[in-house]
Amino acid sequence: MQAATFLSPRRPRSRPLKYSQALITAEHLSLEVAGRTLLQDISLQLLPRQIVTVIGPNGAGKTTLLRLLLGLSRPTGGRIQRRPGLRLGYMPQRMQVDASMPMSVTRFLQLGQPGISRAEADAALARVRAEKLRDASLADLSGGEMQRILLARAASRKPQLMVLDEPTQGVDVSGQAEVYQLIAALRDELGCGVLLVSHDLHMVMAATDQVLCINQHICCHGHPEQVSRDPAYLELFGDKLAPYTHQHNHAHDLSGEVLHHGQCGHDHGHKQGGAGNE
Ligand SMILES: Nc1ncnc2c1ncn2[C@@H]1O[C@H](COP(=O)(O)OP(=O)(O)OP(=O)(O)O)[C@@H](O)[C@H]1O
Repeated sequence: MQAATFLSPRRPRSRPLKYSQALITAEHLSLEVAGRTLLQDISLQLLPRQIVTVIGPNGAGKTTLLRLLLGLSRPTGGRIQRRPGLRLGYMPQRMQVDASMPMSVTRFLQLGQPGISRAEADAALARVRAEKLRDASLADLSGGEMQRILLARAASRKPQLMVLDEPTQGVDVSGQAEVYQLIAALRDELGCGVLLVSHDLHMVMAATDQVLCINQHICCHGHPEQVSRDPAYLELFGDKLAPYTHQHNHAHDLSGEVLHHGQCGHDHGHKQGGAGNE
């Protein structure tokens, strides 16, 4: 299998890149908002059939990076090259559903994706082994079921690149490994590239080809085992044997946009355990 390429931040700007294979190439990306640097000098290349995981502490800019790569917001520096006509599937962070809003799973899969037939929605559900949920109400789904439906939605258009923002958020330990197996199976079936955000390198290790560890800038990158031993990774995450507390202080809508308090109507704080005990 071909290795995903990460471009060194110190790479000379003048040397041309090979764009032919890449789904997305980003060079020296930076983003400043109201004088605050959210991302700085991020370069990477995403290739077909590769699973690339972005890790980093809360507020590191993981979702912000995904949104730049998806074209949902624009960098203030650097440039992004997407393969022309690139088909993308995006799974935002776990959604909170208003229980007073009745909507079936099938209707949700069709929402904002005109042209998706009932048969295609059924096929998308079958891919994540959730056929039984086709007529269920969105508000009645468990956390794990909701993540499966969001995954089905991301895969429903047979994307060339799936971008998954914390796909196991709200899923219990036994369900998490299954979600990552599903992602790997989708990659094999669709032949797509996958870019995902995770808080737990050890959980995704088996299903990841490359890891990009960021904290506004790239701290380290490479194969999972290599990153897990990197001093920059260890400084951020320790040895990951200690329980890791994830206090997520903001929520996102379907496009990953940060929701301000009052827009989502729930408590954003939640906790996850560390590797092996999440
Ligand atoms: N449009 C915006 N305007 C101003 N600040 C923003 C905007 N979008 C994100 N931020 C801020 O940028 C920082 C990075 O947010 P982001 O959601 O990318 O972090 P993250 O690494 O995904 O965090 P988490 O692990 O908590 O999900 C946060 O402090 C966030 O509040």
